[in-house]
Amino acid sequence: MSNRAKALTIAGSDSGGGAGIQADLKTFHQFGVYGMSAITAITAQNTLGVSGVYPLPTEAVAHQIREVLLDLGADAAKTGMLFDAAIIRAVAAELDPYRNIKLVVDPVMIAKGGAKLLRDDAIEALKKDLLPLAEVVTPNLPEAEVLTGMLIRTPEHMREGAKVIHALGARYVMMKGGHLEGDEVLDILYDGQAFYEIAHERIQTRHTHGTGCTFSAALTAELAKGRPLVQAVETANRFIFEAIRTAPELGGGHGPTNHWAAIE
Ligand SMILES: Nc1ncnc2c1ncn2[C@@H]1O[C@H](COP(=O)(O)OP(=O)(O)OP(=O)(O)O)[C@@H](O)[C@H]1O
Ligand SMILES: Cc1ncc(COP(=O)(O)O)c(N)n1
Repeated sequence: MSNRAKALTIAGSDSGGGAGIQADLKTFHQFGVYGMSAITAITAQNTLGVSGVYPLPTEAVAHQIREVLLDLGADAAKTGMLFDAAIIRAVAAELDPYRNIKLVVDPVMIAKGGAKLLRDDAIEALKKDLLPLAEVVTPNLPEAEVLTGMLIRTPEHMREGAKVIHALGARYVMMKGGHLEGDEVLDILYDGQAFYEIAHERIQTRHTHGTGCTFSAALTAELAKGRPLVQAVETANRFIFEAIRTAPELGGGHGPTNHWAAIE
């Protein structure tokens, strides 16, 4: 047990279990990684949408991270829903001394149904305080638009946007193309010099709740195990494809993906 990889998720709780902390911990477990959590907010939600957001006090978030890292430590960490600027600054301050922990920043902003999971005035803190600490940032297209102020709707836009986001300080930018138009999904990884692209068919389904969380948790788990970044992205990509393809079809809206999906 002592050499099992460990990962920490700093995110919101999704009562429906498809996204947020719940998706992250289930995914860590599926990857054989010991999972730990710091909860930023409690949401009341199901597959039909988010109906309540109850943020925790900033100090409660900082305190959870501090206790975990002082004692258990982590090989990798990820952030999801952070809700406001004060929480972002506190998370950055707690993680700052631990530069050896590989950090995945999933810049969660808006839930599928439109509920705000990050306040507008927190974008600057995300860019200034958190992205410089990130090994990799994983925006979807709407999030990339907010981070860059650019219109990002095509693969060419994605490459241009990745350059702008890279300049904010993350070592790698993983642009997720789930929101692209058309039958193909294209994800683009940028390391500041070269683009690495993964294309695959689009699965026709409404069960895509938590795809971003589950993908970034899989990536975090692979980084915790010490995998090189490109390899970790490839494995996480295959996992989310399989998780969407075999979604358990729960609830009356956007159901969760299959967190028991096969790896590889
Ligand atoms: N319909 C789909 N078919 C195949 N792969 C998909 C589909 N939708 C998303 N993906 C994959 O899932 C991952 C997450 O992409 P997406 O752009 O949906 O993230 P997201 O918008 O942050 O997720 P969320 O919907 O949870 O907010 C990407 O690797 C993407 O390629
Ligand atoms: C607590 C929490 N974190 C993240 C998401 C985003 O997931 P999605 O965009 O799939 O709704 C969510 N709905 N809830």
